[in-house]
Amino acid sequence: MIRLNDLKISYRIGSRTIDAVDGVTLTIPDNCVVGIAGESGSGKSTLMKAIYGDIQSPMYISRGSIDYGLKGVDGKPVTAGNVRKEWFKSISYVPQSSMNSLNPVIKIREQFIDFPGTDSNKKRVLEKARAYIGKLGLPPEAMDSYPHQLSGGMRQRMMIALATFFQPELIIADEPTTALDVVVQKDILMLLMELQEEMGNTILVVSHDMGVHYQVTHKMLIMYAGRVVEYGDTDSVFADPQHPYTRMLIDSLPTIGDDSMRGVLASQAGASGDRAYRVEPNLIEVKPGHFVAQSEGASV
Ligand SMILES: Nc1ncnc2c1ncn2[C@@H]1O[C@H](COP(=O)(O)OP(=O)(O)OP(=O)(O)O)[C@@H](O)[C@H]1O
Repeated sequence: MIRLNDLKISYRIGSRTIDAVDGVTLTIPDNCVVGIAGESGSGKSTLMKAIYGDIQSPMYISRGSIDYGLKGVDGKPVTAGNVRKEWFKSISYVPQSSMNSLNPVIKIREQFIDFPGTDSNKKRVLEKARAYIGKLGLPPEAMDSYPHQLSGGMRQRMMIALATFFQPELIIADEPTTALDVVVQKDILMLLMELQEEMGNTILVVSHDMGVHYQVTHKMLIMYAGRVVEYGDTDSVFADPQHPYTRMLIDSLPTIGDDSMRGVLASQAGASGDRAYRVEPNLIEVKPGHFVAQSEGASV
């Protein structure tokens, strides 16, 4: 179980400070797929990076803390201080574009053994990795390729293979399929979800696509202007959205037989239309496990 305690994450640009995430407090249970949606710039990626422990200037945690509730490979608790040592082993990240994460100048197989602790058993790790990528629908020879020799879909599949190979307890996927065509997108998401079911771990998945959230997530976290406006079981959030911004996201989903494709722009770009909300950081539990922030809606 991961607990975020009044987390505030900022960027310092010269004398200016941007509070990208402001006062997020929530608990993420184990063995669960949590979808994160929200308009562009609402702080989703910043929050994901902070949880992953990828905190680099100008970004910093200005308040609050993260309790990972995880044990590292050495059996010691994972903390904000040592989380980087746990990358790939206990916590991993599937980025939007695998091209930025797979090292372009080394062959894929080297990327599977480029971890502390695999020095002594490289051969065995490679054998296992070859078998593993096969299970994920990749040919064994892909291991001997450079990233640019694989198609975009194969690279993203490879990234998922790398991110799941050590069976981490937490996987963060930040818009893992946006760069891919629709059919490959679906395959990749299904793969991620099958692996989650098998491993029983937790996946946090950022997506602008509410249809994806509806299909694959157990819980939904809706962000707006650096704050969480709604958090709860996906069924409950979709059946009974409490916050006007959540309602707008859900209403913008095209329904079958709806020719007008109402608000597709909003569902895909996360645009908030002509409304702006002032959101309080505290969440109120409106139903068991379904939380909403108090906020005032105002026309821009
Ligand atoms: N490196 C950076 N330096 C300065 N400000 C940043 C940086 N990265 C993000 N921000 C700011 O932090 C805020 C949140 O950005 P973030 O990328 O987390 O939003 P997001 O919800 O993931 O957006 P998107 O859906 O467009 O990816 C925005 O105001 C953004 O401009």
